[in-house]
Amino acid sequence: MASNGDFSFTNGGGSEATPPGGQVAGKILPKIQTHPKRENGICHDDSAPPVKAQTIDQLHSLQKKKSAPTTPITGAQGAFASPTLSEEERHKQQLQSISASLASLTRDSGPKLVKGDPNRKGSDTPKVVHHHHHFTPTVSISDSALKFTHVLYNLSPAELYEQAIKHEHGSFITASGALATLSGAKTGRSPRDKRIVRDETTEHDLWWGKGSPNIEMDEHTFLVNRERAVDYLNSLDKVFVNDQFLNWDPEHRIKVRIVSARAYHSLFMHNMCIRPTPEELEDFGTPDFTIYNAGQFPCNRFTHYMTSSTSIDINLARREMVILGTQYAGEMKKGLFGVMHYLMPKRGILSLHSGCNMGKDGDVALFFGLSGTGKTTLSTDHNRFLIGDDEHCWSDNGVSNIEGGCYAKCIDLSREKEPDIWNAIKFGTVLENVVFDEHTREVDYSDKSVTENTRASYPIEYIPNAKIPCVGPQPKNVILLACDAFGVLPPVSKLNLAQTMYHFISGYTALVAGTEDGIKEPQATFSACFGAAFIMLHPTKYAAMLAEKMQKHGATGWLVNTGWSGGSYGSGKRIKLQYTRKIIDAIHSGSLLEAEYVKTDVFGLEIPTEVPGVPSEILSPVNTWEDKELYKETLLKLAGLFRKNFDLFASYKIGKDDKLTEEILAAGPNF
Ligand SMILES: Nc1ncnc2c1ncn2[C@@H]1O[C@H](COP(=O)(O)OP(=O)(O)OP(=O)(O)O)[C@@H](O)[C@H]1O
Ligand SMILES: O=C([O-])CC(=O)C(=O)O
Ligand SMILES: [Ca+2]
Ligand SMILES: [Mn+2]
Repeated sequence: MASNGDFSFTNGGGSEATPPGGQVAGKILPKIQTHPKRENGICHDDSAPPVKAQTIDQLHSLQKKKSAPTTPITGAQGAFASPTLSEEERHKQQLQSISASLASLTRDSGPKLVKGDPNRKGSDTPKVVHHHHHFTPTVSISDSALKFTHVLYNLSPAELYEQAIKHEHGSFITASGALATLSGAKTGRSPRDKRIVRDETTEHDLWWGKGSPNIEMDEHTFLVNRERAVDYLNSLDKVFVNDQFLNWDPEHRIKVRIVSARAYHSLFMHNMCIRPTPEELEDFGTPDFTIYNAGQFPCNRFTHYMTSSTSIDINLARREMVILGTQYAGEMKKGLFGVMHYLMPKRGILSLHSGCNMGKDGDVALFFGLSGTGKTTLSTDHNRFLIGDDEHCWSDNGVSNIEGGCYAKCIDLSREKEPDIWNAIKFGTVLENVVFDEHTREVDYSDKSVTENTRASYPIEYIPNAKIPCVGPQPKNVILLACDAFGVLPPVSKLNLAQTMYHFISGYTALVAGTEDGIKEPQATFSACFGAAFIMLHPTKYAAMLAEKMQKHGATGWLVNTGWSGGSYGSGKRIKLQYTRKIIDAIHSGSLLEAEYVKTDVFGLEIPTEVPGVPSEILSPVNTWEDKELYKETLLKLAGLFRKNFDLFASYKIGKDDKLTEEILAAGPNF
């Protein structure tokens, strides 16, 4: 028996055992031929030539090749571009620009920036850039000025995946390749914590007071929060910086810089903003607008105006936005949208909370609607070109998407009903707050454990028939979507211009409040221009522009109820997506214009008697209600809510047209 000391794997346990091809006690055994020479002369040698590396580190260095040079050698223009600039010099200038963004406004120096990943040794020789104001400080240098902050600049999705998975809890790759993340305690926007600096300019330009989304703050408080965010970001080992564009209309493109602390935020904005080409990036220069996203860090409630630990602050004069106390990525997207709602109308361009697509013959449709009413679902249409799903500009050139990506709701997403969105959820897509199987990583889209507002953010080219560049000619149809949980609005009605304006200014939808069990009363929401949370000017300013453009280009308005039929929430049912799609098809094709119409009581809406593919009996809501009394009561209740809401706007003139203003006031419900 072998003792522990001379244990061996041989069956006999003794030294007489002979390993194959081995040598025992001086006796030489014949060598075993592993690759006998075949008769046909072919020798199957599977040994590859050896790698050209002496060490593991060298081997690893072979794996990655340097990205192609990103500076055009000639013909370049702009702040950074110069044919004589060395690559090193260009990098330095880029870092200097970022350093200026991240500089404290109170200290004379800092931060010290290094490009690259703090966790990656070797490869990058640190290029340190130190921000100096006007003089070099001699005393009062702070610890923050001594430390390094690494800048991860415009990383690729693959690099951001690695950062997220290595360093951010709750980041996983799903079975289809998307990056599943958690947005933290906040899983939706915080409109009550969004503030705009009120100064001499914005005091006059912006809409303040009752009904306005613009909650004021002063310049000083903004700077306090900005400093808090900048200090937080500079205290980290690394920050992510995205330099990107907004608006596909080249004449009105805006350069944005997003500084954030999470790979999730960087990938989200990579997807949502327009991605610059390497050449465009070299020419980037100074951004037109900068976001400081310090969402992991709360605001200080001792600071003036702060009513919670969340604060989203916009300073139009400084062209900056600060985020504290919320990691919900939609804040960045919609914060920039707010900025566009200020900048674009100043140039005579209408900014719109709408989806947009185009038919094969170039007919463009806009889809307005509040959150969850169907902008993304209905603009993503396999038979049409997608221009964008959420934010657009309408100018004399036509329409242009503001963004470079889509942000789809994914609660109850199904492959059958929304195949294009389903297939877009792949490598590169950010999946927020979804629940998945811990082993297979298959996502359960019906699971609301984290939130009902689960979302997918993907680049627009993930939709197969996206129209790139995302621009189109003048719109032909303006479709107003309302998800009417009261179930009294018709599935579709044709609107005249005054009615279109009335419903645009009202911005109605009714969703069901709360996600707890038990039947809840529908909750009417009125949000001017279908996006009161994002507009900056008085709603009548946008309305006047819309009326002018619709008139000029002969666009037709439609009201489509994507909500309930056959009763309110609880007794009725949501209109089948399949039917809504048929209705939308009939609008696009122009056939619905030719239909026969009847006018409804109270709202005075023109409803078609027939739509191909839709049961005719559902076209008039009263037909679908068993209890006709209850229908009438509910209809009047909703009409009352419309009237009460419109009081806010009753004393305003829409543009220069007195007649249109009167018509709009008369276009509301009559009862
Ligand atoms: N008849 C219907 N028409 C449209 N959408 C429907 C219908 N029935 C159910 N839905 C569902 O309603 C949701 C519509 O959400 P969608 O993402 O299109 O909203 P949105 O208007 O783009 O909102 P947001 O501005 O928040 O992105 C989808 O989940 C869709 O599947
Ligand atoms: O901004 C968001 O969080 C989602 C969205 O599109 C909206 O609410 O309109
Ligand atoms: Ca959407
Ligand atoms: Mn939206």
